[in-house]
This record gives sequence, C-alpha cells and structure tokens, in this order.
Amino acid sequence: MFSRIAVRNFSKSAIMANAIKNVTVIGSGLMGGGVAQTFTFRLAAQTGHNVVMVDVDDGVLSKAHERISTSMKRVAKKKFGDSQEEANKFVSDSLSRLTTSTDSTASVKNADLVVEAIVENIDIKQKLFKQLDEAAPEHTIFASNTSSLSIQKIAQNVKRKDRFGGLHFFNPVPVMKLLEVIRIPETSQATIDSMLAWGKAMGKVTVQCKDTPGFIVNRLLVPYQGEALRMYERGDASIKDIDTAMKLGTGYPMGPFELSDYVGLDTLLFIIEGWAKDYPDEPLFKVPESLRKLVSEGKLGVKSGEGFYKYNK
Ligand SMILES: CCCCCCCCCCCCC[C@H](O)CC(=O)SCCNC(=O)CCNC(=O)[C@H](O)C(C)(C)COP(=O)(O)OP(=O)(O)OC[C@H]1O[C@@H](n2cnc3c(N)ncnc32)[C@H](O)[C@@H]1OP(=O)(O)O
Ligand SMILES: NC(=O)c1ccc[n+]([C@@H]2O[C@H](COP(=O)([O-])OP(=O)(O)OC[C@H]3O[C@@H](n4cnc5c(N)ncnc54)[C@H](O)[C@@H]3O)[C@@H](O)[C@H]2O)c1
Repeated sequence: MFSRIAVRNFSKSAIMANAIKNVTVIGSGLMGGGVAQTFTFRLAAQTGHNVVMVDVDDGVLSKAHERISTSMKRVAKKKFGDSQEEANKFVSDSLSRLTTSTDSTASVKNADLVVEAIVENIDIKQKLFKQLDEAAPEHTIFASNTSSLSIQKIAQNVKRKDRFGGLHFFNPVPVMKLLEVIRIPETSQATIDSMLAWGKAMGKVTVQCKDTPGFIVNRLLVPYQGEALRMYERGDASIKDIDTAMKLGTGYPMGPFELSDYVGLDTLLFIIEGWAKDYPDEPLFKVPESLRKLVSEGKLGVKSGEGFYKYNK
C-alpha cells in the first residue's frame, strides 16, 4: 500500500517536473548562478532539460559559467573516478544544455519556467516581469526568488497571476536542502504542483507558505540578525564573540555576522530598508547604522572581499 502510494506520488512528480523542460534563470549572481548550477548538475544531461542564465552584466555571466564548469568537472571526477571518458562526456553533455544571455525577453521565448533572482528592488522586479509577461509563451510559469518582497506586489503588472508564485532558494543553493514554495491567492493548484515537483527534481525538500513577509525562514531570521547587529552597536559584545557564541552555543554553522557577509550586505540592506518602509513603527525593522555604513563604503561581504570581516579575493 505504502509503496504503491510512493510510486504514484513519484510518477506524478516526475511527470510534472518533466513538463518543465526549459528553465530561464534571470539574474546570475550568487543565487541565480546557484540555481543554474544545481539545475545543470541534477537535470541537464540526465533528462535533456535546458537552462538559460541571464544577467545584465556580461562579466557576471562569464564568472557564473566558469564556476559551474569548474564544479561540474570536480563532481564528474568523483562520480566517474575510473573513466575519464565518461567524466568528460557528462561535463560536456551537461554544459551543452547551459546557455547564457543578456537579453531577458528573448531568453524566455521557449521557457516553461522562469526563475527571477535579480536585485532585491520592487520597481526593477515589477518592470522585468511586465516585459517577460508580454514575451513568454502562455503556459510559462513565473517565479521570484525574493527574500523579503511581497510576491503579490512583484506580480502586480502581470496578467498570468495563476501561473505566478515564489520559489525561495537558500544560499549556497547547491548545498542547502530547503526550497520555500509560495502562493498568492490567484496561484493555481496546477502551478503549485508543478513548482513542488520541479523543486523535488532539483533535489530539494519543499515547504509551502502563504505570501507573508519573510515567508517562514526569513520571518525568524531577520529579527535574529537584527538583534545581533544591535548588540554589537551597543558595545555589549564583539562581532567575533557573538559569532562564536551562536556557533558553539546553538550548533549553527555560521554566526550572524559571518552569515550576513555570506548573504551580501547590500542584499540585507535592501531587505531591511523595504521592511522599515512598510512597517515604520516596528522597532525590530529599524535599519542598523553599522550596516548602512559598510554598504556605503562598498563593503558588501564575501562577494566584495570585505564586510564585517576581511576575505582573500
Ligand atoms: C533589523 C535589522 C536586520 C538587518 C539584517 C537583516 C538580516 C536579513 C537576513 C536574511 C537574509 C536572507 C537571505 C535569504 O533569503 C535566505 C538565505 O539564504 S539565509 C542563508 C542560509 N544559509 C546558511 O545558513 C548557510 C550556513 N552555512 C553553512 O551551511 C556552511 O557554512 C556552508 C556554507 C555549507 C559551508 O560549509 P563548510 O563545511 O564550512 O565548508 P566546505 O567548504 O567544507 O563545504 C562543505 C560542502 O559544501 C560544498 N559547498 C560549499 N559551498 C558551495 C557552493 N557555493 N556551491 C557548491 N558547493 C558548495 C563544498 O564543496 C563541500 O562539499 P564536499 O566537498 O563535501 O562534497
Ligand atoms: N544572497 C542570498 O543569500 C539570497 C538568498 C535567497 C534569496 N535571495 C534573493 O535572490 C535575489 C538575488 O540575490 P543575489 O544574492 O543573487 O544577488 P546578486 O547581487 O549576487 O545578483 C543579482 C544579479 O542580478 C543582476 N541583475 C540586476 N538587474 C537585472 C535585470 N533587470 N535583469 C537581469 N539581471 C539583473 C545583477 O547584475 C546581479 O548579477 C534577491 O531577490 C535576493 O533577495 C538572496
């Protein structure tokens, strides 16, 4: 009985994931690059799926492609230890299904699913989706990877609201197992089913959530990160000691300042400025001065070589 249900569920999800053959990822920085990388590992060569990585910045695209190519070679070496020929074939078959583009509208012409992972700015996301809505085929599902913005607001200018939702991945995408799947009231059940099945095919464990600020994880993570910043600004403890305390006292892999640098301080500032604007009376969402200062100095965390800590680039 159990195994029949399992088989039925598996084949249902396999069919739905299969319906999504061509994926376009728009924004190829930390997150978009990670989504494309995971897709290329999990689906490209094995199942004949294709992915287009898009960015406004050519340099970001080359870097993301290079990173994926290097990781593929490392994985292939582990997977096909004895056979260099098979390893080479796996890498070249997979990479042949990964293309790059700087033209968002042209790149969605054959897409079954678009995953948006551009900068955390509502106006820019709304403008992008309006253009994509006019360019993409009728059946294409649109998803945003936003950390903190309302999916409903992002979808404001889009007609296909029944085919719109949130797919919130976690950083680093190839490693983190969780995928939050977010619905707005108009999202159809067929869209949710397709997104869940695709998430599973990507190797993720999915959880579902309404379009509520921060979804599940960030609703809890933002106040925690904010409290750490305020503790440091008050001079109660040093950055290093707060990080050490949270790692050794709770078993978290990174302390709050290490995590902030890892996520990107510009992204954190976008998140918290948006929430401070929407909830001006909420003290938990007051923008920390230390964060504002670092970003204004171009210290964005790991990606720029310095944030709360210094990194070798
Ligand atoms: C009110 C004011 C508030 C102001 C602040 C507002 C705060 C807002 C905060 C919200 C931010 C939201 C961001 C987003 O929406 C949600 C998130 O993504 S939150 C981030 C979630 N991520 C984490 O919590 C990561 C925690 N860290 C870890 O799990 C680990 O440290 C690590 C990153 C996995 C690294 O592990 P280590 O063991 O240290 O390092 P290794 O190098 O040995 O790696 C282990 C293993 O993983 C592989 N790997 C690592 N990185 C990558 C990568 N980028 N790509 C592919 N693979 C990777 C590595 O190769 C190893 O694999 P193996 O060799 O063992 O096969
Ligand atoms: N950093 C994280 O840990 C994390 C985790 C989960 C979700 N997110 C969300 O994912 C999204 C991307 O975050 P990131 O950390 O990858 O940012 P990032 O700065 O690393 O990458 C964003 C990329 O988008 C590109 N871009 C900007 N406008 C564009 C446009 N109109 N068309 C195409 N490309 C465009 C930029 O050139 C940049 O390369 C944000 O919405 C963020 O909130 C981030």
